[in-house]
Order: sequence, then C-alpha cells, then structure tokens
Amino acid sequence: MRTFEEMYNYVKDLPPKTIAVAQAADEDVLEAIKEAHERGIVKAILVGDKEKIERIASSILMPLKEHEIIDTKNNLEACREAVKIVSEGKADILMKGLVQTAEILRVVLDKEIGLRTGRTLSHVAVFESPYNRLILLTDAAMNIAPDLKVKIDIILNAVDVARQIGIDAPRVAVLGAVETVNPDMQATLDAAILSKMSERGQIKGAIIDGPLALDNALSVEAARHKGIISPVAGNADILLVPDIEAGNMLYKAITYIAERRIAGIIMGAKRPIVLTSRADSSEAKFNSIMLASLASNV
Ligand SMILES: CCCC(=O)OP(=O)(O)O
Repeated sequence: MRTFEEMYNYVKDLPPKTIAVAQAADEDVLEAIKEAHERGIVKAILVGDKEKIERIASSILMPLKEHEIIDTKNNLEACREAVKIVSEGKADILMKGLVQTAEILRVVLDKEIGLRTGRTLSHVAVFESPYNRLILLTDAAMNIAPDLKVKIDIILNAVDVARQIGIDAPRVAVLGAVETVNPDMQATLDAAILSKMSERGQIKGAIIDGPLALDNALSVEAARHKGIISPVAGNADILLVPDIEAGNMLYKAITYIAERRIAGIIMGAKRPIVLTSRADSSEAKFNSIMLASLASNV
C-alpha cells in the first residue's frame, strides 16, 4: 500500500468493528467516527459528557441513533468505562478521545480492568511518504526510553502492522544521529546489536540495520552520497527511534512541517488502540481507525 486511499480499499471489505471512544466530546473525534461509520468501518460506543457529545454531533450533522452513548463525569471515568467495554469484549477497538495519552494509558495498563497481554505495548504510526510507500514510525507515544529488550518488542509490534499493510519482510532502520557505532551514544550501540541479531536470525520477520541517520534510512541518494552499503538504507519501511522524544517530535514534524497524512495505534494490548495526538485532524483520526481495523486481524 502506498496511500490511505489504498488502505481504505482493503478495509472497506472487512467486517465492521465496534469502537469504544474514551471522552468522545470532541469535534474531530466525532467527525472521524461519523466518516468511519458512513463508510461501513465502525459503529461506536461514545463514552464521555453526553450533553456535549449530542451538541457537537448535532453541529456536524452526525446522526447518533446507530451509536451508543455512555454518560461520564470526567476523563478518568470516561477512560475506565471505555477500557472496561473493550476488556469485556463488547468492543473490538479502543480509541483515545479528548484525553491526555498518559490518562488513557494508565487505565489500559491497570491490572484489573486493563488490556495487558504480557506483551510490550508500543505505538506504531503509519505515514504517507514522498517515497511512494507507506512508512511506519515507532515509538512516538508509549515507551519513554526503551532498552534493547523493549526495542525488540517494539520492532515486532511494528512488523505485525507492516504485514497487515502488505509488507511481508519489512526493512527496519534503527535510527541514530550518525551511521557509525559510537560507544558514547547508546542508540548506536543498540542499533549495532539489533543489526547483528537480525543477521544471525535472532529476530525474525524483518531485515534490521543501523545505526542509520534519518536521511540515509529514507533516501537512496543520501545513502549513496554517504557511501553507505546496507540492505535497509534508502529503503526503510519501519523507522525505530531511540526514545519517545525523538519519536514524538518526528511524528509531529511529519504532520506540521512535512504536512503528510498520518495514523497511529497502540499494539500489544488485547485489542488495538487508536492513539493520535489530541490536536490531530479528523482525517488523521479516521486513518487511525482504518489502521486499527486492519490491525484487529493480527
Ligand atoms: C502519537 C502522539 C501522541 C501525543 O503526543 O498526544 P498529545 O499531543 O495529545 O499529547
């Protein structure tokens, strides 16, 4: 797949899913749900301030009769209700509405009602690139400073998503600020180990190389210019960033500087979780719902 239009052509033939939205009282969230419902992708359980949800829905001409609304008093209650609905199997997908990422993730990780599976949870973003392909970015939102073991899990979660969008053996670029191993730069040490583990078959289902800088991970021309010979350089499908600071800034640079279309979900929980920035457009939220619908097949 190269675009979100191509993703839609695939998702439209999947059975419709039920999505539980934690704090749905937001215009972009409801626009995205409205569009996803009109296109046959989801029906929703809208959790949040009922009066506000109804007011916004009416202002965007969104019929509510095919969705359910659960009235809650505050964000914490909205997150708890939405997560409970998913963990009880009444919805296939959880969605972050107008709440902070940490607020919803705290409930997702709750030992009693949460959605843990024993796997590492990580954020996977997918964006349209100027390189004629969809590219994955991980982790922009969940793991603050992952160690080597967690980085392996993050790669495996992204590989699951890559497969769902038609990339069978994704090329993973382990990003750093430089392309050579520097003992003072932990990201380059981890990258070298991950590359060797991949070469020796210790991490399967992907071709991993690094350290690579962002330019030569993406651009064949940049890789050639710097003389980098690598099975991944210039052709990366998955960008693994060293920490959440790099990931979150890159995610937002893709939106606000490059103005590319993007989607984001959390993988590794019982069900996929739509997780975009609160400030992301309704289009990004709609694309993320499509991605979560695809990821439900994992
Ligand atoms: C995937 C980005 C998550 C994020 O940064 O969310 P907020 O902007 O709502 O904090």
